[in-house]
Parts: sequence; C-alpha cells; structure tokens
Amino acid sequence: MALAVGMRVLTRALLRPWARGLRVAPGRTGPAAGGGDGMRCFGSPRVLVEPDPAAGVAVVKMRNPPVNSLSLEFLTELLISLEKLENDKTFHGIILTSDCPGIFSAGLDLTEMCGRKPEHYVEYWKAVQETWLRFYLSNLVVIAAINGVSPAGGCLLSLTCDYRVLANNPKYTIGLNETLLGIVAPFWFKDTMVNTIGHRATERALQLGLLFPPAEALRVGVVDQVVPEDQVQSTARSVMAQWLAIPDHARQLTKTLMRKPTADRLLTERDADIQTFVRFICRDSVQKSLHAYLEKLKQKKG
Ligand SMILES: CCCCC/C=C\CCC/C=C/CC(=O)SCCNC(=O)CCNC(=O)[C@H](O)C(C)(C)COP(=O)(O)OP(=O)(O)OC[C@H]1O[C@@H](n2cnc3c(N)ncnc32)[C@H](O)[C@@H]1OP(=O)(O)O
Repeated sequence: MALAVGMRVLTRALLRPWARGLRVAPGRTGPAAGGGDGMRCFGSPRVLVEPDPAAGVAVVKMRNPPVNSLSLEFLTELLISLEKLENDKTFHGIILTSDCPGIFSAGLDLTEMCGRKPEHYVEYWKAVQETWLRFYLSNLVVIAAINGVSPAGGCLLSLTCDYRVLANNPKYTIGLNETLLGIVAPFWFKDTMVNTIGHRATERALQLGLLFPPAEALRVGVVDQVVPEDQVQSTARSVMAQWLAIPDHARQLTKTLMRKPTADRLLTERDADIQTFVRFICRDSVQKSLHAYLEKLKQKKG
C-alpha cells in the first residue's frame, strides 16, 4: 500500500514536463565503466551516473550547481536514477557523491519553501518524504562519499546511506542545523539522527543546530570515517567491496529489520506529516525567518 503511494508520487513526477526525457541521457563512456565493456555514463541534467558493471557499483554524482540544493526537479532526478539502478540486476551498490566542488549538498532548496502556494509545499514535501524513504530503504548498499559541506537536508541524505566517508577539510561541516534557520527538523529527520548517534547526542545537536567539522563528526558518529580529501572516492570503493562481500539477501534483510520501524512511522503518518509541514511553513514568522536567512546568504557575497 505504502509502496503504491510512493510509486504514484514518482509516476506523477515523471509525467511533469521537466521530468520528460530524463530517463536516459546517454553520455560518454565512464572512467569507471568497468574496463571498457561499453556501458556508458547515464543520468539526467542534474545527476550523473558512472556505472562500473564489473564491480556491480555505480557512482551517482549530484550536480545541481551552485550548491546541490535539493529542489523538486533535482529530487525527482535523484529518485529516477535510484530506481533505474535498483531495477538493473547489474548493480548492488551506489556511491553517492557530489560534482559541485566543496559542497556535498546545501540541503533542501529554500526557494521551494519560500513565498509559494500551499499546493506547492504539498508537492515538494511529498518528494522530500519519498526521497528519504527510497534511499533509507534501498536494497542496494549506499555509501556516501562526502566531498563537501553538508548541512540539514544534505546531512539527512547522507544519513540514509549505509556508510559515510567524509573528506578531512575543516570547511566540510555536517549536521542538522534547522534551528539556526528558525525551523524545526521533522520527527523522521530526528529519528534518522537518533538511529545514527543516539538520543542524547541528537538532542544536543538538533537543539543547537550543530554543524560538526570532520573530527567532531567522527567522534560523535555522524560519519564513519574521515580521510584526506583525495582519498574519499577510493575509500568509498574499498568500503563498498567489503559490504558487497556479504551475501546480499542476508544483508538486505538485516537492513530492513533495522530500518523498517523508523520508516513505518513516516509511512503511517505521511499525510499528517505533510499537513504539519504545510501549516508550519505557511506561518508568517517562519516565512520571515526563511526570507531573512536567504537574504543573509545573498548579502554574504556583497
Ligand atoms: C513542530 C513540527 C515542525 C515541523 C516542521 C516541518 C518542516 C520544516 C523543516 C524543513 C527542513 C529543512 C531542512 C533544510 O535542509 S533547510 C536548508 C538548510 N541549508 C542551509 O542552511 C545551507 C545554506 N547555505 C549555505 O550555508 C551556503 O550556501 C553553503 C552551502 C555553505 C555554500 O556556501 P558558498 O559556497 O559560499 O555559496 P553561497 O552561500 O554564496 O550560495 C550560492 C547560492 O546558492 C544559494 N543557496 C545556498 N543554499 C541554498 C539552499 N539551501 N536553498 C536554495 N538556495 C541556496 C545562495 O543563496 C546563493 O544564491 P545566489 O547566487 O542567488 O546569491
């Protein structure tokens, strides 16, 4: 039932004008294309997929410049790429990384949550929910190669992965910083963080909107490994090999066992969660905070 609802959201998204033609955007043969067996990079304008069929792995590169903000279009393209890889028996694992220098993802796109109509907020929030559910419950091994800063929704996306490797650069902070924007991380953001670093550490991190630099992120457990910047991709590949050595069915069932209760909570409260989001985001005070935050970002330049 829940899956059917998810499929409807995805199908509706695919029917949108900007989503047409996204299914296959054949490109150059990828550098990681498995020893020239002819499998090409594919993807869409904002998501580049570099397949390595020999290894059963695909590198999914987010490229929604300037900051990989998670816009509706971008989320839809990510979902399409994920679905395509999941439906292709060649692939057992994904490395999720960024093609935007210094930025993994700036999180949810603030312009999707500012000055729009309630119907837009409904559509956007459904896509955010769907992305979280699909990545969190993916049967594939998903490893985040975090090669840039990763606040809020960017951090959440990485928390849906099975393992996080972060580049050791003090600028590459990671965390759920929603309170700093005057907004609140929804319960499933919070649950995902609790499952990763525990209740007390989450309570502190979320209330203070902490963005952890690499050493702190490792200490608290937001990431699993911190490595020199030029070793992020190779480390993600070695970790992937280790995870893929485990019998797939046993690993997948264990993942489901661990994650399903958390996902079920959102699945049963999905509509209520949308209503909560729309009510919250439509508040004058919240809109003012978000506008002010966006303005601050823009003024930073000048
Ligand atoms: C009681 C129950 C309540 C239930 C409530 C329900 C829901 C509410 C919660 C919703 C959850 C939200 C989660 C989120 O993800 S919110 C987004 C949080 N993101 C951030 O705080 C990051 C903001 N960005 C930055 O800090 C920086 O941009 C950076 C990522 C560190 C990169 O810095 P830099 O390289 O210097 O780039 P610029 O700052 O100059 O940015 C370039 C360009 O991009 C625009 N931009 C940046 N971030 C976003 C974004 N998240 N969305 C949209 N646009 C963004 C920025 O404004 C610049 O634009 P211009 O070139 O036009 O100036």
